[in-house]
Amino acid sequence: MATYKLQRLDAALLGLCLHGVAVSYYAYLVETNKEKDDDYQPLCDISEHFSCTKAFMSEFGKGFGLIPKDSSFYLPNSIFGIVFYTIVASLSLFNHYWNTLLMLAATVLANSFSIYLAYVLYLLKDVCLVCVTTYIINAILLVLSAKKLGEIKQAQQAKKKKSK
Ligand SMILES: C/C(=C\C[C@@]12O[C@]1(C)C(=O)c1ccccc1C2=O)CCC[C@H](C)CCC[C@H](C)CCCC(C)C
Repeated sequence: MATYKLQRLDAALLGLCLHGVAVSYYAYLVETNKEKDDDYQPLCDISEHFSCTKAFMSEFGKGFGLIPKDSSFYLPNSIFGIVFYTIVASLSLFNHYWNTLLMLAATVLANSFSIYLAYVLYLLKDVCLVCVTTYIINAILLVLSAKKLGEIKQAQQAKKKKSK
């Protein structure tokens, strides 16, 4: 049954979003701790070129390096991550066509941010494992949202045929 497939997709989507919130919250904690104490050594700082704080504390760590410093949206990227994954998680709860289309659009947007941020990491000559984890989450979210939209379309077409 299509509904069974949808339920499994929903569970996977929700789980991914919760991981996204958790990883973003971890990034937020690390960034704020590092700001308070320069000697703070988080787990995700492995070496000179495998460092998460190098990315978080860079000029791209707040407002994606795009939002002006005097804006009230000049916040750590991780805050946007927490808000974003919470929105996508709530969108995943409803099996409606427009909801899911919006979710697909949001995940496409997030993946463009991933590409941009990955390029920034390349410029910084840094591998931030926390950041890469969010790129992987975003990529899987995109695939699953597209699958979910396909399932909903199929279910609607099946319904139409029945009523004819
Ligand atoms: C933790 C996270 C991304 C990781 C990271 O950003 C971090 C932490 C960072 O400091 C950094 C520094 C330098 C280079 C790369 C990086 C990153 O890689 C979350 C984004 C998730 C997703 C990519 C955001 C999607 C953005 C929304 C689509 C924009 C709208 C936001 C809404 C609230 C309106």
